[in-house]
Amino acid sequence: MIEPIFASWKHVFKLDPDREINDEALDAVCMSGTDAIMVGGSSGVTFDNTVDLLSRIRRYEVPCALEVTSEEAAVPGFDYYLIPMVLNSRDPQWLVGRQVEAIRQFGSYIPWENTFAEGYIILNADAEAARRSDADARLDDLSVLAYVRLADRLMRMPIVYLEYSGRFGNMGLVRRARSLLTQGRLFYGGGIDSAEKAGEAAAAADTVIVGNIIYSDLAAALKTVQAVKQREN
Ligand SMILES: CC(C)=CCC/C(C)=C/CC/C(C)=C/CC/C(C)=C/CC/C(C)=C/CC/C(C)=C/CC/C(C)=C/COP(=O)(O)OP(=O)(O)O
Ligand SMILES: O=P(O)(O)OC[C@@H](O)CO
Ligand SMILES: [Mg+2]
Repeated sequence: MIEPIFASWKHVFKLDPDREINDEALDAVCMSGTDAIMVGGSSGVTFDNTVDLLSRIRRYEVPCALEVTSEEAAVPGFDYYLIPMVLNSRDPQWLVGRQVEAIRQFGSYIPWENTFAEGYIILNADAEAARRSDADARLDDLSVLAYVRLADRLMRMPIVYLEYSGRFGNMGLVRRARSLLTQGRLFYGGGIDSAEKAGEAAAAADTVIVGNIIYSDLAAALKTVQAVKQREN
């Protein structure tokens, strides 16, 4: 089997179409040396604000993936499509329900060879994504690791995403999760706001996602790229 391109991604910036970013900041993000830009957000993502952001990112060579969080915002023209499936949601609509509706709707327009499932395990109960998807985020470590094995061993998911959006997570747990994976790649995101935290996360996960800090401290966000790339894990 050919390895998917994201197997080489160590650092990814996540840009939210619902938030403002000026041209200078976008230039810095796209030219930072990050491996990819992921476009997505848990609320306020529309067709128009997604097209707008994509067209601005397309001035650069950096690969660009859409994390599809609503059917209305499934915009053509991205390099990759990542489909969140919230494994620890209490409501099956966020595990498979909305995805089935979207597959019915888009049918043969879905570029399957560039479309991948993300097995989300949301671990910050205060995150907007946890509220929206009704995630059971207060899991003990053994349960988290059981979800990781479920995603990797039973479901053969290509991406297992430990999501702490807005809060820096437990790197010991992230490291243990990664050590269990046999075929999937461990994505970690949440609360990375310095080179130091980026380095710690890079030592624990396969791929590190940096989001909110782009909007509050761009200089700190940019420093995370080198911190991740320097780290051998
Ligand atoms: C040609 C063409 C039209 C191409 C597109 C075809 C295509 C690939 C269609 C998509 C098919 C498909 C199966 C789509 C699924 C649609 C869908 C509704 C999926 C459900 C997504 C989901 C589970 C959402 C719940 C919320 C969640 C888990 C979001 C994940 C992302 C996330 C955590 C973002 C962080 O958000 P942020 O706003 O930054 O949060 P903070 O406030 O905490 O910072
Ligand atoms: O925004 P932050 O907290 O950096 O989290 C990144 C990403 O995992 C959000 O989906
Ligand atoms: Mg965010």
